Parts: sequence; C-alpha cells; structure tokens
Amino acid sequence: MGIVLGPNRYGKAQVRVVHVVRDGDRHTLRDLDVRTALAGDLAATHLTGDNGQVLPTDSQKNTVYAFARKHGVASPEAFALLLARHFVHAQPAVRSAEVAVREFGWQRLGQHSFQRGGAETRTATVSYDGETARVVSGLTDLVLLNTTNSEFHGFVRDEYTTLPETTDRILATAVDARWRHLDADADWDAAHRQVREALVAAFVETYSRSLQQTLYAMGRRVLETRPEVAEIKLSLPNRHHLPVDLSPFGLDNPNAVFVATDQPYGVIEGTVGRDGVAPADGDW
Ligand SMILES: O=c1[nH]c(=O)c2[nH]c(=O)[nH]c2[nH]1
Repeated sequence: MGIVLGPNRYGKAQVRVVHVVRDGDRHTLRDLDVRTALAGDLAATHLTGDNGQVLPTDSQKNTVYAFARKHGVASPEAFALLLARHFVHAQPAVRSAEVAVREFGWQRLGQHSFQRGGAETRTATVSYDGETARVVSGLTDLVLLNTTNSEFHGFVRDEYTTLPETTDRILATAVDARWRHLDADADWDAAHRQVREALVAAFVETYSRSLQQTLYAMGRRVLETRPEVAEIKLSLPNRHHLPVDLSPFGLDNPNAVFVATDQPYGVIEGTVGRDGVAPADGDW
C-alpha cells in the first residue's frame, strides 16, 4: 500500500499586532491577532526536506508587521485581504492563502486612552486562490440574556428525562457567529456593525420556544437585512440559569433567584442560508 502526502498548509499563529494611528492628539487603535496559512507546491519540503519553496513562517510574521506599517489596518477584513493576496502573488509556489484575524475591542476613554472591551472579539477569515477572494466575517463571545420571553416544553420524554417543562425561563448565550460575504468588497466596519445589530435585535425581539428557534430567527434577520451576506453559521451555547429551590427555607421563588451553571452546557448550532446560493463549504 502506497503512502501519499495529503493536503497541507503552514503559517504563523498568534501574530499580535497593535497599530496606532496618530491624528494629531487624537489616536486610534486596532489590536489584532493574525494567523497565516499558505498552501501550494510544497511537497518537496515534506518528502525530502528541500526548503527551496518554503517562505519561513518567521517571514510571514514579519510581513504582517511590515504591512501594518505600510498599509495601515483599515479593518480586519481589509488587512487580511491585503496579506492573502500578497502571499499568493509574491510566492510562485503558494497557490492559496488563508489569513484569519481576531480583533480585540478597545473603548475610547480620551484622546489617547482606551479601555479594553469585554470578551467579545471580532473575526475575519480571508481565503484567496489567486483568482477569487472569499471573506467570512464573524464575532465570538457576544454574551446575551433575556430574563423572560423564553419557554422550553413539549420536548421528547424518555426514561432518562428529568428536565421540567418551563413556560418562563432565562435564556442566555455567548454568540459565536460567522457569516460569508457574496463579495470581497465592502465597508467592512459598517457591515460588521449592522450584522451585529441584526443579531442582537433578533435575540431581543424573538419570543423563544427553544434556543434553536432563536438561532434561526437571528440568522434569518441577518439575511433579511444584509443583502451582502450569503450564509451565516451560528453556534449558541445554552448558558443555563436554573431556579433555586428555596422551599427548604420556607421561601417561594417566582423566577427571582437562579444558579448560573457553566457546565455542562447545551450547544445549539446551525447554518442559515439563501435559496439559490450554493453552500461553499471550503470557504469556512
Ligand atoms: O432551547 C433549548 N433547546 C434544547 O434542545 C434544550 N435541551 C435542554 O435540556 N434545554 C434546552 N433548551
């Protein structure tokens, strides 16, 4: 039986780059974590150790810093597009590049003072094959909670089911969303803000009978309001808040006191797309 080299790629992870723009006294800041992954005619290094086609990951890291200086960081998507196109065009052996960016938010406190935002991070992944650039934007750890307008009942009951039915519960999640753009050209910051607003609005406004229903409502709202989005993938942990039994203390608990449990937790995942727009599994 023959042994063959399968798909492979290589790059640098966790390239942390902070870029400051000084507009007089007023500074702006972008704080990124960049990962590069290059693929192409790279069999030789794997099979014989011939590195003649290998752009070192150290050089890839240096390119990230040099590009921040030369081109600035207009947005995670724009920066990733520049880098992905550069690696493919500059290196004959590189046929495709994926550049993934996570952006950490900073809130302005003053002209040159900032406060790190919460856990929420913005993400962008660009893949480029020499012809087409594909852009997936996203966010992680957007923590949302409704104290009511959430039910969960009517579910399957088998011999292992103990979960009580509820017509009024807390619904909480940490949204992990990625959405694929139809085009590789946009006002990326505005587009991101608008998708985020649609996700939040749908979470707030949906009367939920399951987190699955909320997931679909959120994805649907994004596709209804943002024509540039082809498809969205959502992963929603169910951050359970269980009412505490206060009866041993002679107290009632009309949905006032909860224990917030962090494990185990449910995970509800799904993709919402458009009729007639083919899924592009390779883009994610
Ligand atoms: O919204 C929910 N969906 C489920 O599938 C599920 N399962 C569970 O135990 N609680 C919940 N809540």
